[in-house]
Amino acid sequence: MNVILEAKDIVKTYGYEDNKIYATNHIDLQIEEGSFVAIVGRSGSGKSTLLHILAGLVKPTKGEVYLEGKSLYEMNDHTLTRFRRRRMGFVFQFFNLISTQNVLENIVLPIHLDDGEIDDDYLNEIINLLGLEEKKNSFIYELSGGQQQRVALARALASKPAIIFADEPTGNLDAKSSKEVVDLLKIAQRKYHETVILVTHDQEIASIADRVITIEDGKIIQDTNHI
Ligand SMILES: Nc1ncnc2c1ncn2[C@@H]1O[C@H](COP(=O)(O)OP(=O)(O)OP(=O)(O)O)[C@@H](O)[C@H]1O
Repeated sequence: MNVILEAKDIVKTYGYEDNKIYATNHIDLQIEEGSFVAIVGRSGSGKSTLLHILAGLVKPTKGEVYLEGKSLYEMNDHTLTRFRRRRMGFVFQFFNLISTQNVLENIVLPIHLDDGEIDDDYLNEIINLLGLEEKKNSFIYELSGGQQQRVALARALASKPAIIFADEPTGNLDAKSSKEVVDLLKIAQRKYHETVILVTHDQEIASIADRVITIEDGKIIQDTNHI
């Protein structure tokens, strides 16, 4: 299997001297293409910091991240933003959708921002897959939380990214919608050979991953394969 994402000696500190915190403390990590990886750990253990560093959103104090062999933090901001739009999809706890736009506009936004071409057949396929065909023209505020997260997932998939980063994507959903969203992430992995990295504090959600990485005090304390 190919390694799609590699993190080398990732350190992120906040504060100075006596107040210095190691949010990530010398983390090395390799993620295989097409795998579904859960990052788990207690509140404050460093999960979100690690995910944001892997996704090019927070620059580490030390270390480097390579996606498809390209070093994220050697890129300038403009290049990194474009690379992120093209090669990464994001699903966050608070959906991050634009409420004054309809479902379809939200889904294609990253492609528009990148002046990319829309593959209509593929777009319709994911809209159907995510059960959004009847909601295409609805505004975001007209949707339930579960539906909003399905829009976020459609948006993440629309640009056919190399990898999807999901940070507590079920944190704001009830049990039924949570299961739906996690099942859909799993389907995205299988059907489109997506690599998925999911941060969660919920062990049950983590149990559907192929690999579970446990973080404590900014360090990997366990790394278990489930396949
Ligand atoms: N912007 C920041 N400024 C200062 N400290 C921060 C910042 N972001 C995170 N931290 C600290 O870094 C540590 C790791 O935080 P992080 O949010 O990564 O943990 P987490 O495991 O994702 O927690 P949670 O499950 O509660 O979201 C914590 O001690 C946190 O207080």
